[in-house]
Amino acid sequence: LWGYDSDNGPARWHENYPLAKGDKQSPIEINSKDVRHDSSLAPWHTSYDPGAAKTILNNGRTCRVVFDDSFDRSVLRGGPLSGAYRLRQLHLHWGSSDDHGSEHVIDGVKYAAELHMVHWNPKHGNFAGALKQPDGVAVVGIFLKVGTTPKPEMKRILEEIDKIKTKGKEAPFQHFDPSILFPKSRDYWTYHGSFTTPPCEECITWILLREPIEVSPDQMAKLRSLSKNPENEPVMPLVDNWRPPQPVKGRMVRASFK
Ligand SMILES: NS(=O)(=O)c1ccc(O)c(NC(=O)NCCCCO)c1
Ligand SMILES: [Zn+2]
Repeated sequence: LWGYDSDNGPARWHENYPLAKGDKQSPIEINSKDVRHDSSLAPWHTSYDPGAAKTILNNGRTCRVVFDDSFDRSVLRGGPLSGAYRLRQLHLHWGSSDDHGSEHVIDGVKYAAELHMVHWNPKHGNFAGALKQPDGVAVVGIFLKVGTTPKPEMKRILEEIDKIKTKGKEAPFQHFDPSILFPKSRDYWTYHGSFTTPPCEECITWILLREPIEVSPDQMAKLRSLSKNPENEPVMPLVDNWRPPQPVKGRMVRASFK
């Protein structure tokens, strides 16, 4: 099945997932010169219930935290969105070294990792229904850079890594409010795009935070210690699970800031 290796990676996804060659694909490279400041863009807000966090898992392609999205319990509002979008899961993409790993690239800068908080629009009934709508899903993207003053909140996710070392491992992950991961600034870019993994549906309003958060070198090492394989198979480091930037095809990228 699809993955990030040469025989099943991003360049070949379109063979089984035709949407991958669409004209609203993600990620993209953001060039500040092509971005348009939109003063009508509202600030975005979240109200997350820490009790909605359920489990953390290694699905062989990423490390994912899953939340209870059976009602409007943890929601994202505002920004380019209309209505409240329910938080469903968060996951990360990262590289084999600190100089790359993010999916979106900002003025040529690749970050060490990129965290995605995935929300869906309940007006479409359920997540599967939301995938078929242009306003179905909203993902908040946060860039991670390696530094010396790591965010203590990242610790919580990375402490659990030891319990989900191999593919298929899942552990309880409760009492966690992901809004503690947000940087100080609420500045963001927004554009319309897709899932960065197959089937690559073009149903995502991307909200990318301008200010990266810091993680420590050993926190990155911990992330890279995850294995793509199940426990009874050879360790295959789960790294470089990022899709490269896709053609912008004339799309407008708006900034909430000047
Ligand atoms: N990167 S994204 O556009 O924010 C994104 C948001 C929500 C998703 O569900 C996926 N896809 C996903 O998690 N696939 C990996 C394992 C699937 C099990 O085989 C990607
Ligand atoms: Zn993602």
